[in-house]
Amino acid sequence: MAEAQTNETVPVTVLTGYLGAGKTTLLNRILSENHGRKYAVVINEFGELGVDNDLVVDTDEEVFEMNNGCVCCTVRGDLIRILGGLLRRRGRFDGIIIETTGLANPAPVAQTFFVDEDVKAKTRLDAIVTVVDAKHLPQRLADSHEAADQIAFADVIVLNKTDLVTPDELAAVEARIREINRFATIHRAERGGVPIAELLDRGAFDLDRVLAARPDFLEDDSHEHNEDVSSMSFEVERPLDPEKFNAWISGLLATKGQDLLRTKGILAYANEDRRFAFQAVHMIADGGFIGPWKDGDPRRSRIVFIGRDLNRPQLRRGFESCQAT
Ligand SMILES: Nc1nc2c(ncn2[C@@H]2O[C@H](COP(=O)(O)OP(=O)(O)OP(=O)(O)O)[C@@H](O)[C@H]2O)c(=O)[nH]1
Repeated sequence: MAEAQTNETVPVTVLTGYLGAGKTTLLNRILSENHGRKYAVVINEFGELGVDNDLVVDTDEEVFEMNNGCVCCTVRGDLIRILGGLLRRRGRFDGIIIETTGLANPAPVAQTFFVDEDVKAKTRLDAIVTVVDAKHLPQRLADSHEAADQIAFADVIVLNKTDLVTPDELAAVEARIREINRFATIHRAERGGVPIAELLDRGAFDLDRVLAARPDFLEDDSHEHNEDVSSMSFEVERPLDPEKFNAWISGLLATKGQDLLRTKGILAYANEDRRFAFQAVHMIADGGFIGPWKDGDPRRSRIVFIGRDLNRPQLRRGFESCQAT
């Protein structure tokens, strides 16, 4: 039995979608749901200071983080190394999920499963699942090619955040998606609420179809990133005053929200034992307490901004001014 299991290839799901589309929300759903299967998770984060690890629910799943770079280019070697390590322990999980950064082009990630001999022999790319933000997609298609690439390569599309748009807007967004990708299955969703069976173990990735559309898929690994998007992160030592933080961040999002594609923070509030997770996509923000600080982890507040025309000294000063006196 164990022998039979180890001879099988491990299914890999690549979870992609633009910054803030809802990938981590969907991943948390997958990890929390009682489906009786176990997944190893690889997270690739765009930003200097990792916060995504804090935002992924605590499970006994194995979570690996790859920071500082995009999985589709600089850290591909890391991905191959992590996969190699996982595959040596392949009896311990039923599948692997890779969450890419919001700026990743899924094509080079998918290539990894066909060009690296070891990875190719032991895994099978099950599906590229792309999460789309129904509200912000029209803006994204206008200003960044990554969003279109992610849709073009998807086998399964989760059309997320349906609560933020009208039925007419939703129909229009779905029609735009269909213009880019005729084949993918589209699931409309709120907070990633799609039955897990529709996402994992689909056997949906079809190399022949990809090669028909992109004959150079296995050779070409050149791609460009939106150079004007950058990431800045800040950390402060003293606990934050929640009122000061709220006043500062609300003002910032109101004035700079157009340029702030994504904001994420893990915050240490004064007189509070739990971590506060703050998140925003443009002006739409939410937040809440997540579990307590882990033993040995320094109680420092961290915030990451991803966007255009970020003013480092101004952001640093603003964040520092939120510390409690
Ligand atoms: N209103 C609404 N908000 C949502 C929905 N899904 C996710 N969100 C919120 O959108 C924000 C981004 O969600 P994430 O799941 O972190 O998005 P992500 O794609 O992992 O983000 P990055 O990894 O930073 O690219 C969070 O504040 C979520 O709570 C939804 O269906 N409706």
